[in-house]
Amino acid sequence: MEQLSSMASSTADPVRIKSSMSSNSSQKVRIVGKIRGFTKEESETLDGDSAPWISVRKPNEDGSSQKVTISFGDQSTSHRDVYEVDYCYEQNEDNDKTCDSKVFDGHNIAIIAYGARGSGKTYTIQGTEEKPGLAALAIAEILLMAEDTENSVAISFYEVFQDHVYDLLEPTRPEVQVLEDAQGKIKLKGLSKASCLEYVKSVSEFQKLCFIGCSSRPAMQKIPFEPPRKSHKGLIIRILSNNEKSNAKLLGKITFVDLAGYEDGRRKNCEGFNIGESSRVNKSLYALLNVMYALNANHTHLPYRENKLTRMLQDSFGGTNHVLMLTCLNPFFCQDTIYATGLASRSCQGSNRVFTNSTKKVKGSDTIYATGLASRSFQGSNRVFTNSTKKVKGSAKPIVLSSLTKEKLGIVSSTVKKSTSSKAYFSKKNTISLEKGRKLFDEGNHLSNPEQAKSPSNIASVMQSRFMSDIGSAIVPSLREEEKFISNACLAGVPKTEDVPLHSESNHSEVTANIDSNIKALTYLDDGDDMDKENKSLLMNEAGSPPLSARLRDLSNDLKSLLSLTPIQIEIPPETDVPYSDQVVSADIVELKTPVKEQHLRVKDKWEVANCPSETFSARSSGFKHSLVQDYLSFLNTASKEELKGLRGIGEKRATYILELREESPEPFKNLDDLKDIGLSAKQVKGMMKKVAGELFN
Ligand SMILES: Nc1ncnc2c1ncn2[C@@H]1O[C@H](COP(=O)(O)OP(=O)(O)OP(=O)(O)O)[C@@H](O)[C@H]1O
Repeated sequence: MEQLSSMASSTADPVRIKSSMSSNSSQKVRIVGKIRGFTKEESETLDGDSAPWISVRKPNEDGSSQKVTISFGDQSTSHRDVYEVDYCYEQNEDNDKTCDSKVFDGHNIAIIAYGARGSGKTYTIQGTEEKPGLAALAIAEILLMAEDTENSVAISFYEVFQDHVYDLLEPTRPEVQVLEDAQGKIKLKGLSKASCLEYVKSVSEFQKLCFIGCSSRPAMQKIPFEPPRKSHKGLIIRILSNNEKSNAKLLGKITFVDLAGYEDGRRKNCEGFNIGESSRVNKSLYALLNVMYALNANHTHLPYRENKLTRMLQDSFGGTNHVLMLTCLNPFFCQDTIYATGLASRSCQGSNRVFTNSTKKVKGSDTIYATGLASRSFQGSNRVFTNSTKKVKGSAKPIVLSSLTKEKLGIVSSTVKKSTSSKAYFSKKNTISLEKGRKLFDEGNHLSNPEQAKSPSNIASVMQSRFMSDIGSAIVPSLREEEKFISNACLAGVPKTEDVPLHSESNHSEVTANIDSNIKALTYLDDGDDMDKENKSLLMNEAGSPPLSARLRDLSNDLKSLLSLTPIQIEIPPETDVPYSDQVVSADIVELKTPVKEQHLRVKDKWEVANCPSETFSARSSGFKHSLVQDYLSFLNTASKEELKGLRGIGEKRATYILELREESPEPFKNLDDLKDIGLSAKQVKGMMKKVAGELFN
């Protein structure tokens, strides 16, 4: 086992993160990594000498770094991406050592398992019969406590599939309505609550009820087997307790969420997965991460409304509630794990990080998507990148239309449509209540009342003492700072609990920040593809991609200038044994004999080594063709919907679909074959290119 755990080793290597945020006591969402253990089969086939794929660097004892960092790939490579998280569990740390739960007096907690497919999310939340997951461990504790107290415990179990919510405790799986009452509280209409004492008398019954779909509930026994589908699953455990002192009813709630796996939609599509399903899942994951980011960055706007999942979890976020996001990591190379970690890390802390971006050099990984996605998600925070490659810049373009807004709001990816909606307002009242909520949480550290916390009649207190002493330290068992966090979190709820009314779920407020000015950046001209309009739109958005026609004109000019060149003007480098890639072009030589247009040519370029005009011409023409195709692809990867719609062969439907694909992957089109995803064959595109090129010479 020693050998196995070394596959995902902890290391104290110096990494390329230049500064890290100190732990923030007001942080609402903890982002914690968890490296999946090996399955039996994997253990058997493992090569003991394999280098670890995941490397975890713990905080320095000297206090110079307080964050945990995760990196992937060849650890001997000096350039690799590093992702900050609050903590990371090693592969050999099992569920019982991993995590706790805590129910506060009238406070909510959410434990969310997130990660790529097969990264161990279900194992972490649900577990197996032999190794119960976190939800089962929590229920075991709760059942024990419920025996001693008169508190009532109820569970609900739901599934979010394709933006619809279904009740999993009912055999007919009725749809649940996510509604908001006049006070802005979320109501899950139609979601059943099963009394734990009545239906769940043991952990195994609980597992059967929730995860296998049968139980002593007569109705549940009739549920036919359903194949698993790509959905999020949530378990809500509600605990209603009496506070003896105030005689108030306190409702605590733990929510466990087993998220659907994050995966790159475009790639999976190629492998026969349903892209629509993947796309919806990813959208909801982005929405969730955006909320977490906004919470940790103390944004006034918390974008719950973006997605059904975030709306459902709204009452577990914000105020004095706490969220633990367990980012599950595949122990073997998995590109989606890199993406997922990048996104989670971004949500970890809001701002002010300086990264050296060297993804390009991460060995053995397809870094393009990772860099793109990670850099895209880093945009919202005030991070400074060094060594930003062309790819990084390019990958940021798809969301450049709304990048100003996103930068402000720290958004991973969202539809432009949203941004055009609301006229901004900022409610002072809401701000105050938000601030009050935060203050309450911060002050909780000092106001704790141990007596009250130990009140035997209060299940929350019992939970607190039990969980805290047993598995309670588990959000981060081995890290002092984390223990402090948990204890602060628990105690934060104690002082004023007598005032907490039933259903005092949180003081979450949705405040819309003023984004009006930024929305202007999203405004595009109406249909029409004439150059003037395009160029105007380009001016409106300096960071945007140049209009295709402008690029085509440049290329056409290049080609025309080539036609006007005389053969003797082309400099042919002397023959040499040194490979082209190693040669350095001397600007001096080129300048003497080559026309200005040629100065930027690299030795590698075919036409420069051509030894006759016709070869030069054909080399240059194919270069032109290639360049045209690249521009076309880059246009598809970056243009606005209006621009896309105006492009030959695209139209409204394809434009919408392209935008959807771009939400999945920052650069969905890398070659003509990729256009199959939008129903265009390479032949069709080449035909279009021909027409475009032809028109230029008319
Ligand atoms: N800590 C662990 N030790 C041993 N095996 C594990 C561990 N975690 C997960 N596994 C195994 O790895 C496989 C994948 O785990 P799991 O189904 O939990 O992943 P997942 O992230 O939920 O996948 P999906 O996204 O497809 O739902 C399962 O066979 C599971 O039993």
